Amino acid sequence: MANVKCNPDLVRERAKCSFDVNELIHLIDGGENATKEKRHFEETIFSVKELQDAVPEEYLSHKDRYENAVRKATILRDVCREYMKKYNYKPNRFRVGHGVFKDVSPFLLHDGMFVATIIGQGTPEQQAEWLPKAENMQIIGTYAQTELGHGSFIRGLETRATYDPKTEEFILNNATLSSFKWWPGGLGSTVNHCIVVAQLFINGKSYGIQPFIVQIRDLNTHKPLPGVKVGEIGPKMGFQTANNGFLGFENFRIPRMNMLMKNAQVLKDGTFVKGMNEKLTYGTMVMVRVGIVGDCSLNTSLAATIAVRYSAVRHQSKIKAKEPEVQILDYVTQQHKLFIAIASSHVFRNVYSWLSKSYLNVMKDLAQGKQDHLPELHATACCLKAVCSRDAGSVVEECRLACGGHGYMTSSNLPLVYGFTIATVTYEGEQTVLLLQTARYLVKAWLAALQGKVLAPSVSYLSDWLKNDNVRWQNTPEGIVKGFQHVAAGKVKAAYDTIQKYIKLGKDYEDAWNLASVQLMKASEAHSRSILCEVSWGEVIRTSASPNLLQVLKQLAQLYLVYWTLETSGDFLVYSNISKDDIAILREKYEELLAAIRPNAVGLVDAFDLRDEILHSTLGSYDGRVYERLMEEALKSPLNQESVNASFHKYLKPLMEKAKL
Ligand SMILES: CCCCC/C=C\C/C=C\C/C=C\CCC(=O)SCCNC(=O)CCNC(=O)[C@H](O)C(C)(C)COP(=O)(O)OP(=O)(O)OC[C@H]1O[C@@H](n2cnc3c(N)ncnc32)[C@H](O)[C@@H]1OP(=O)(O)O
Ligand SMILES: Cc1cc2nc3c(=O)[nH]c(=O)nc-3n(C[C@H](O)[C@H](O)[C@H](O)COP(=O)(O)OP(=O)(O)OC[C@H]3O[C@@H](n4cnc5c(N)ncnc54)[C@H](O)[C@@H]3O)c2cc1C
Repeated sequence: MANVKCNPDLVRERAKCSFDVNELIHLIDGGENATKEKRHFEETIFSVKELQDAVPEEYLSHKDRYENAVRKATILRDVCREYMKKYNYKPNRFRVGHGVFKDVSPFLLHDGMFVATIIGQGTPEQQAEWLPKAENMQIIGTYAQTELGHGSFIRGLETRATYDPKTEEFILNNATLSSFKWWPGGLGSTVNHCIVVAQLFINGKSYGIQPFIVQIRDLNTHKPLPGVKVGEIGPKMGFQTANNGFLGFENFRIPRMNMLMKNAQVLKDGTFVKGMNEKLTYGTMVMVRVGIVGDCSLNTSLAATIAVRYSAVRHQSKIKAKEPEVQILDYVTQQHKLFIAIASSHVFRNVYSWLSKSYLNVMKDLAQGKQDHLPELHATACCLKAVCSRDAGSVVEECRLACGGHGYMTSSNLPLVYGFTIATVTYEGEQTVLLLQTARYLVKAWLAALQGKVLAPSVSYLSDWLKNDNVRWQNTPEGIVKGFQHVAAGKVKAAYDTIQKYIKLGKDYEDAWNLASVQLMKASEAHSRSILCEVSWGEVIRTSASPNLLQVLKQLAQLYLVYWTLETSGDFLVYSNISKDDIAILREKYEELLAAIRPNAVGLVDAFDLRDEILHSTLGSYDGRVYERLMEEALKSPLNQESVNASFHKYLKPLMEKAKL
């Protein structure tokens, strides 16, 4: 990229960067070798001509766009397969996927959830049967859980799997419209198999929801099998190429062994054998929630790169009347909008890495029959997924708005990035629903703290606070982290007390919970923020890097801490010993941090190492040829391929002529 002829503002920005951009790239990637491998892989993918679109896909019809996405998905699969064989390298398909599809792959659910569920929910025999076929794409699948009537409350799913011991089969039925599966990616026209999550019935008795692997289309003709009604749900706000679909069954039979039986089992005679913990059936969702935190980091870095580079190139208005128009990046308000995006991406990445380790540890424990840490993992993954996805959505939108009118152009790619980022707030567990799951855990932890029990590490601050809630405020990163814990503890206590108050007034527990649920949700958010602050600050101070880079990383991590303290200063005034003077000091600190980060802003986004082919943005390309690219892309509009459009003769001219009469 170094030889590209760049916009002079970007050249100047890069020259004043105080740290080694390559060092940060390697740190993010996990080492110099990892960067080399990543770049070689991406070079290979983006040099495949057939993966490049001649016409921007936004000009295609819904159907053509889908077909083009499937075409590219199959080529990408082949190229990746060859690459993996040749280099023994497991590539990050999600990252290049943004480049290849701009939106999302119709195979997203195959990779993200179908294969993962076979691994997580299948017995060794079931894995041996389906995993090789799924991994080499002999079968293509999705994860079909959500229905028209139920997404959040999965115990309420209506699809039925009734066991017939005579034939040793399950009979699948969707008797009501609300029971139709609705949303699964790839279901519309791509997949031939599904994990169907359905209510198990044996001898008229319900045994809760279980996962079944079901073939829904003929492997040769791709026609829906008899008894299967399947189709696509139509255009959405984003995810246009994900091919989300609907599905219903009528007396559709599948063999007994198609129930994934790693946890619970149905024996030949219809005996139901309970698993170690029925919530293990929800395992794929926990895994994907963890993954989404990592995805939030990538999505945020895409938007930050586009908006920061554009802000370095764009000049508008003046700070001083007699001086030239300034780069908009010099406006402190612009820095306020953008630097939190850079900082958030690093925070999400560090927290993702921490959460993934916890996830893997719990999986190891579960394999040995130990489930003590599962509730903590579930609670942590729920609130982090909810808060990171919501933050990522807000930050991406702020980056888009920070690009003014041009941020509204599809060719900036910011609307598309916003579309797939904001979807993460809803899918894999709607944010409020997940925050309330964490709140259940927090309330239990609070009760345990009141009883003097030892708490799990992520909530041990509740006991500390109970012992001493009168800690002197300190304007240091460690002091701020403590402050976030005080806010979280104070909110958990307040929510708990509110529940107790309603119970004393005669409400039953569930009604009291609902009445206190705004507070519970906020307590859960505060808990999540305290984890984000504690973990990210802890990761940064443990990072081994050159002094120059470490200084910048600390500035970003502090910016995140101070930004969120100021954003939620009302909470700090209520729940901690912060004073108005401390807030004034933090405001000053915030301004200092913005000024300190300013010279490194372009270097910092360069260090996300996102190729132009992944960014897909007229505003964010490495060379900063913003206006040239905007014009080049505009000229690709089909309306610009003719000097006079037929609508002139058909409608406009008659209209004008009528007006003359
Ligand atoms: C790998 C890289 C990935 C990168 C990421 C990028 C892309 C990802 C790829 C694909 C994603 C694309 C599209 C998304 C696809 C989907 O959206 S699939 C559908 C997802 N659906 C949901 O997430 C549904 C959300 N709802 C639920 O999870 C549950 O209904 C609920 C809200 C958790 C409630 O369940 P319920 O059975 O009613 O439980 P209840 O509230 O009664 O709680 C009972 C106890 O169970 C505990 N618990 C609940 N869930 C879990 C769990 N997963 N694990 C462990 N424990 C759990 C809960 O804490 C309660 O415990 P108590 O001790 O009783 O308090
Ligand atoms: C882009 C996209 C892709 C998806 N892909 C898939 C897929 O591949 N497979 C699949 O199975 N599903 C998929 N889904 C579905 C997704 O998982 C659900 O939409 C999601 O879990 C939310 O459920 P819901 O739509 O029923 O929302 P609802 O639960 O109806 O939410 C509506 C409102 O009700 C509130 N609410 C609901 N329950 C409670 C409660 N207990 N307490 C307080 N408030 C509550 C919510 O907070 C929200 O404000 C996808 C969705 C999207 C948007």
